[in-house]
Amino acid sequence: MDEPETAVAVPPAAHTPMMQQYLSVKAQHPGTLVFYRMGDFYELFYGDAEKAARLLDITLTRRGNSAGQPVVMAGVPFHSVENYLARLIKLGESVAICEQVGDVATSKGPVERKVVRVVTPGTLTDTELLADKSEAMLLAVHQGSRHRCGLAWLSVTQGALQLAECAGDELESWVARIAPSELIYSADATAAFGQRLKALRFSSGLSLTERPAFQFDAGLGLRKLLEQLNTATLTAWGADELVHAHAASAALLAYAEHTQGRALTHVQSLQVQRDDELVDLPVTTRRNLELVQTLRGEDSPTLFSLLDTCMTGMGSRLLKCWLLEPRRDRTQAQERLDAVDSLRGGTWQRLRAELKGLSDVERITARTALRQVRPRELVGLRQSLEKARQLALASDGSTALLARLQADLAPPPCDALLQRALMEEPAALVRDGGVIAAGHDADLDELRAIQDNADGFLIELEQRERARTGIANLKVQFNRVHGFYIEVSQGQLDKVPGDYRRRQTLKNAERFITPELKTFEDKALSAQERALAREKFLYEQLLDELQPHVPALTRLARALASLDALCALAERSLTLGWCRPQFMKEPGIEITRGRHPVVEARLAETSGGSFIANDTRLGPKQRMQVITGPNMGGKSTYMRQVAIVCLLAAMGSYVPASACRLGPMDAIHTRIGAADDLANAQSTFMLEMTEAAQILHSATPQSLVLMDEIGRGTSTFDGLALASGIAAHLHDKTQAFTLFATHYFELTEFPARHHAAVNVHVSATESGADIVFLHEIQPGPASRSYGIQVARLAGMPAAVVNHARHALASLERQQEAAREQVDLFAAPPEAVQAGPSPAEAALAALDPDTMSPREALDALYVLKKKLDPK
Ligand SMILES: Nc1ncnc2c1ncn2[C@@H]1O[C@H](COP(=O)(O)OP(=O)(O)OP(=O)(O)O)[C@@H](O)[C@H]1O
Repeated sequence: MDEPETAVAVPPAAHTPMMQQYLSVKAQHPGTLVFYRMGDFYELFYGDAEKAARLLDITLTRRGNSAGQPVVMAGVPFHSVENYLARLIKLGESVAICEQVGDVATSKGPVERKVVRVVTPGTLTDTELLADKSEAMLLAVHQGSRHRCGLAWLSVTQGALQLAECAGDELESWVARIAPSELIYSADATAAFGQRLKALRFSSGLSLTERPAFQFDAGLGLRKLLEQLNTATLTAWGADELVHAHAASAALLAYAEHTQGRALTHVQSLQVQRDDELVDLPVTTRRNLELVQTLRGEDSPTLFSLLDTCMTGMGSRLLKCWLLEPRRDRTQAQERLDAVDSLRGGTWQRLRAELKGLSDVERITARTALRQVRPRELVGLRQSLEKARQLALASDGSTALLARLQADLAPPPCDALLQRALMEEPAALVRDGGVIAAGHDADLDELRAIQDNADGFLIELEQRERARTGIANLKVQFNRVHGFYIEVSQGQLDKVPGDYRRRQTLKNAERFITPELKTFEDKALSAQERALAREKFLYEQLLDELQPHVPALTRLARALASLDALCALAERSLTLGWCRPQFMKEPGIEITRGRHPVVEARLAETSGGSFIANDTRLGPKQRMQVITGPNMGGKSTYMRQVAIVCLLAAMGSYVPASACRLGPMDAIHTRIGAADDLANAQSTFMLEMTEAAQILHSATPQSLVLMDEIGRGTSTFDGLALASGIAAHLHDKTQAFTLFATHYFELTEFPARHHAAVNVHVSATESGADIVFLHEIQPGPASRSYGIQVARLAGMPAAVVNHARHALASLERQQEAAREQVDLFAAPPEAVQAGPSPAEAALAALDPDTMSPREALDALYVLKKKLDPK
């Protein structure tokens, strides 16, 4: 997209009429590859052709001449266009599809063509181009005044518009959470802002599209929003004041409409997201907890892959959204938990049986609104409506949420229409015909009857002509090129009557046409053409009739997806033996026999033994655990499992524990060892400190913080000193619930000086020279470190292990001898001198003018004593 396009440096008038048409289309779509329809191909020209040839590995040719130069072109066959589109979109390109819309037969000059839609990474609607389980999000960002940013985003196939405003420096974390496929921004954004967006593209692979500045207009945005939602004010959504977001919406909607080539009538819901409404899950947390991607970037095994047993793509997409956007307020989670509770009673199995095989009603509905829906998708929709009816009967509505879903499951009355209008198994595309059912339209039935009767007529004609001419092997046939004909073999040509007209000569036969056959041909062929045109018309009419049902279908889709996600949660909770979490008002995390669900599943799969459950108790009096123990002991697993339990509860899921009570939570922060971020040229240590600093700035007493081996990336003293400083800050200032795993033994002294911190350790025992991990969290610090035993387990050569043992022994002796009592946790001097010292206070109280020399001397002694009481 950033590449300059090859300009065609000749006056347009010098081009052939067709190239003039092409160039005028191209001029309206700079930065976009134009697929220009010519017969059975989409052709690309000039710079576009060169780029496509490179990206798609297709042949570049030069054909004909326009404006005195050969036309450089490359083409892809129309029937496999999806495949090429998918590849280009993956590479972040956008494509304008320019179709022939005029009548080939009647047009003088090149047939009229029009861009019918623009396919871009963030506005995909084609089922073939979209992953089942993820959305393509389009995000518009407006750089507002006073370091504010306006955000508006939307998945075209979902039809839900979302708005937010954030501080300028929070933009990156918002973008990471929204995870758009494409981001649009204004052409007049500052250079620095542009750079930040480019950095985002680099780190998350989103595609960036610059749009004209005038489209980011707040007034226009507000008007468009009101129009879209068909309302007079945005007060109900609390979105009246969000002017920067209004500006972003203007650009967002204009761009989405531009790509779809029409208004987005199905976008009728709005949601305003405020950063204090969701449990904050920074990018690092999502990565470290392996929520939707493993640390290696794979889709499984992750928490989501374990959780997602949904029967439909819609269900999976919604479940992912629940997982990544849990709310701080627990009402929603509580409702979901009530629903899961009720479904666990047994209904989940019946409901899932109905959900199985359901079409993607959400996407089909959006494509219906955009008039892009295919006949087979509508047949899928019809079947799904029937299933929805069954689902409504099977679901019990026993909780508030289930009752709401049950009401939304009632399908809109369009299934009779679909049933009547469409064939049971229609052709894939309307243009091929064979889509509209018999009996739906009298005109179409009549035109089809002409075609159907053709077979009978041809047999009858063949018999008649054989009798008339006495040619026993005479055949009446049809082919696409020559139409209808009568074929007579060479040996019989002398019997051919005078009214036969020659059509074609073959090696062994001649083909003829008669006036009667010609009349029939005209009628049959025109009937076929007219039938096709009629089917197209009827299909468009069907789409018109479906439009009023779009809002109800959207609600239905949402209800189906919710039910699917809830059933998956119910199934998981039963299969994996999870419990219902309780929410409490007081701050705290109380988990009894908690497990890490993904590690547990992996152990079960590989028969690597059973998972050892562990308890966690954190509350106002005990906010921090300092966790020690050998490598491989299970520290990281334990810390992550606590975060995962909290997150699952916040989304409204049962949790892997035998009991669980949780207080309010506003964020989960994690700082866990990561690989060097080479792409951003940051060293491991720099990254570690940056992440830690961010946590110290943003965590609150209601946050959960996981710190895994902080300070490891630098020299022992630096690292230890930093680790102790960070621990003290988290304990004294931030007061967040903190799990602090460390290899620095010195830090086990921390709890002695900090009332809300305790030592715990993962247990291990020695069996001969080997170490056995027990994976149990026990009170108190680890008694010793087992680094050398772990190295031995890892297959380190015996000589190295022996060497290390000796070196360790002498290091320990040395340290004992030279151990100087360093007070790691002593508060820094500034903190001590928060007010005047006693000596200073006494000095300030003296009035030298009123004192005798004797009194002055006494005062001096008192002052001296205050400075040094001994
Ligand atoms: N509670 C548990 N029950 C059973 N196995 C466990 C448990 N916890 C951890 N393990 C096993 O031990 C392995 C190592 O755990 P983990 O990575 O948490 O150790 P660690 O103490 O953080 O190690 P290091 O200090 O080297 O990072 C896990 O991959 C898992 O197979």
